[in-house]
Amino acid sequence: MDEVKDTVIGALKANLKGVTVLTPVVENAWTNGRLHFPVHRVEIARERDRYSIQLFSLSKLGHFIEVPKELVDEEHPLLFKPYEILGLFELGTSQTGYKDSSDLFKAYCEYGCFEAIFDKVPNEIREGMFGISKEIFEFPLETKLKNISEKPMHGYMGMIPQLPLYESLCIPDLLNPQSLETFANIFWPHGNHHFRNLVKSYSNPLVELDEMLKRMILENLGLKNHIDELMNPNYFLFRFTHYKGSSIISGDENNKTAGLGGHTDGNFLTFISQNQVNGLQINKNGEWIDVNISPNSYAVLAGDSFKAWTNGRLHSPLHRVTIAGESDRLSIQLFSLSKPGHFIETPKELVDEEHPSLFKLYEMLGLFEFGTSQTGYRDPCNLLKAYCGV
Ligand SMILES: O=C(O)CCC(=O)C(=O)O
Ligand SMILES: [Fe+2]
Repeated sequence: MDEVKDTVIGALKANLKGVTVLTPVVENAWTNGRLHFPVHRVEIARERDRYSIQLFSLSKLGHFIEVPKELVDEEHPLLFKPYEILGLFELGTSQTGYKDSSDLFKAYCEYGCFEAIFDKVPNEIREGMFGISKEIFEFPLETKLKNISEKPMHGYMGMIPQLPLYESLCIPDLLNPQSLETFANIFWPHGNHHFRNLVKSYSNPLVELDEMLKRMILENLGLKNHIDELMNPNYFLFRFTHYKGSSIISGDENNKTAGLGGHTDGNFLTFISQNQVNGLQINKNGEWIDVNISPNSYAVLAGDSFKAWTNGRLHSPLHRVTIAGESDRLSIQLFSLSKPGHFIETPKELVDEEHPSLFKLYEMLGLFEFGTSQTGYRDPCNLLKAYCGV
């Protein structure tokens, strides 16, 4: 049974250093993950009873599900060990199988971060994204500087004396087609369909994952009825980030160079993927933990605004990037925010005598602005409290 537990889909695993892994989409084991079995549920919204009939095709008791060897090769390593369907059913109805979403929630409260194994973004799309990201950063600085915005954190960031390896470009308001077009035109003045399609194919499934996680978090807080408050003002920033590797930087553990200093994100959720060069670290109780993001996974971090909205229930982890070696690191971030002009306000259900209100009402862009100001810059680890702490 323990073996099944390790491999079964939908179950959560605490990986080595406490960062938890979530597989939100149930994969089909026999095809070695090629087919998807979607997570689904039934909601009853009317007074009328609902009857439904299901026909399930299974395999006989005692028969083991085993991936055909033709579906396993270097590019497709074996994902699931042989198991009996009844074993999987048993796990599904056990404590372990049932509590996955509350485990995920607990990890958000404690670590504020997961590694999400999520293969709804096909490998070739991810690879295409990193290919095009490399291309973009090879453009001359004067081209990249055209990615400007009057809003904080909405444009090019780089040429920062304290962070000489770091450079990042931003597509603001990702779901607005005009915004994607404007970004593409900086680099390809005659347009680039391939680029636009790549970005959409990469980000659409993550936008869905963002909603799924928010629903799950609200469910665990007993606040399902507040979902519109989170979803209606939804607004995304998309960043391509480049950390320059250098032969001067040795791979020695003690000689890592700051790629990006310690900070918390100001938004709700951040989805990070990388070319296979590690560097992201999460701080837990003063200790820096390496986050190794694999080719089909994303580090999903909770940001300060989720912490504020939940009146401190969720944790927004301090994180940084260190670079150790010659290889350039490319990472991609999808940040979920709320629209400019929308105020973050904790639902009253989360405030009581035991949980007094921790944060004043604020607008996310105000928090971003504060983060880029002199005062905010001096203490980037305590922005939320300094900006709107009660
Ligand atoms: O590059 C990364 O892995 C993380 C970047 C990051 O933390 C940020 O842009 O806020
Ligand atoms: Fe960050």
